Amino acid sequence: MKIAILPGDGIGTEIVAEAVKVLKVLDLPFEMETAPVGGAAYEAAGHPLPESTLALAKAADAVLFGAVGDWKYDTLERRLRPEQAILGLRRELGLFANFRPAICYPELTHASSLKPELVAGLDILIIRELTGDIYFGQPRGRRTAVDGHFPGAEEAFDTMRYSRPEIERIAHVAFQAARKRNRKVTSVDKANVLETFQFWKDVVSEVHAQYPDVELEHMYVDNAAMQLVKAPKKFDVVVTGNMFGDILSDEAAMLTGSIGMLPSASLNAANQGLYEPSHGSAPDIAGQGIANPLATILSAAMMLKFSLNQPEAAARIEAAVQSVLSQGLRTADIHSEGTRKVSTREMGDAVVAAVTAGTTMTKTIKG
Ligand SMILES: NC(=O)c1ccc[n+]([C@@H]2O[C@H](COP(=O)([O-])OP(=O)(O)OC[C@H]3O[C@@H](n4cnc5c(N)ncnc54)[C@H](O)[C@@H]3O)[C@@H](O)[C@H]2O)c1
Ligand SMILES: CC(C)[C@H](C(=O)O)[C@@H](O)C(=O)O
Ligand SMILES: [Mg+2]
Repeated sequence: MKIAILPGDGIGTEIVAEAVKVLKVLDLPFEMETAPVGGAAYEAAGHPLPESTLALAKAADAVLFGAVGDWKYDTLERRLRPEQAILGLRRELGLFANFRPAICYPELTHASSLKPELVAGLDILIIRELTGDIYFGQPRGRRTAVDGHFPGAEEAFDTMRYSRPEIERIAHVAFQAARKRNRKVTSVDKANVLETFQFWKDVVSEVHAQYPDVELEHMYVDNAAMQLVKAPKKFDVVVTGNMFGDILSDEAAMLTGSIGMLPSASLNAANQGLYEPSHGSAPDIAGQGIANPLATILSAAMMLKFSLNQPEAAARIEAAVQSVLSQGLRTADIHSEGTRKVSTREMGDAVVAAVTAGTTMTKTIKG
């Protein structure tokens, strides 16, 4: 088995180094090969997703990805910006199903942005469609407006679109995940305004007919954003489009204590996957050794479970994360009085030690 390791930019290199350390200590029969991506690849090879990196990702059984981006690339033409690398990987590998589990560990209820009682026991799964929507819809560009409020003015446009098969397959993923959890799916849309999301709602309802044992509710995205901070435990599986999923998952991250706690898995139809934390390259803290590596380490656990058929190894990592938290170790983003502030590397070392020692699992990512 082969894992492509793509650290990327900013804190990407720091957090992936810790996840690689954890993977190595498991002593499993896979090899890891590292390649540049994002701004690092642009600097080295003139393109954020060089052909050799893409070829490695395609040939690998799974990809472990850090993060890409830096403000210094904002003036580059769009196709050369670091973010195009992750969008290109998602498109080229057909990674349409993005799982972003938001779990509030018992030790972190006080680190959450919400009151502890609202998040104690929180365990929701956001399933974000990842290869469609306004992110990938064509046409897009700039032109002279022929109508609207300012005809003749320069304007920019993107296209929001979803086809029936795209909605059907992500709906199946959501209902099947719900069956492994609490049998409830909330489909988030903006059907009151957008044709694309009226269609989304209709198709999700049709697919639901095949899952009578799963409860389906529809919710507008603005209300969903509110309910997430009002009563997040009412959700089980949330399924939504690419852009709404991007926004809602960052919001959900803060219920768990920090975006540094939110892992993700992006899968294609063949169960090949790319695993990455849900956050970005955090240029504001890059190079300081203070980033939280746990989202990346938990993403590596998801990789072992979903793509590499190593559920026991995944459980060992999840248990180790729980263990370091109960030991009171915290990176700066989740630190509070009475806990011990540690660096990125110290946190990685502690997870390695806990994996080696072996601990009992109490919390696992389901679905
Ligand atoms: N998949 C990806 O590679 C990905 C995802 C999101 C953003 N980005 C890119 O990252 C760059 C920065 O974007 P941004 O600042 O909007 O989002 P970001 O997620 O990088 O950072 C947002 C905030 O969260 C903090 N943060 C993020 N990860 C953290 C961690 N592991 N530990 C502690 N704190 C953490 C940062 O310090 C920052 O204050 C941009 O170029 C953006 O396009 C890339
Ligand atoms: C970097 C960017 C393209 C990406 C997205 O918008 O999907 C990021 O925000 C994410 O959540 O993975
Ligand atoms: Mg995002």
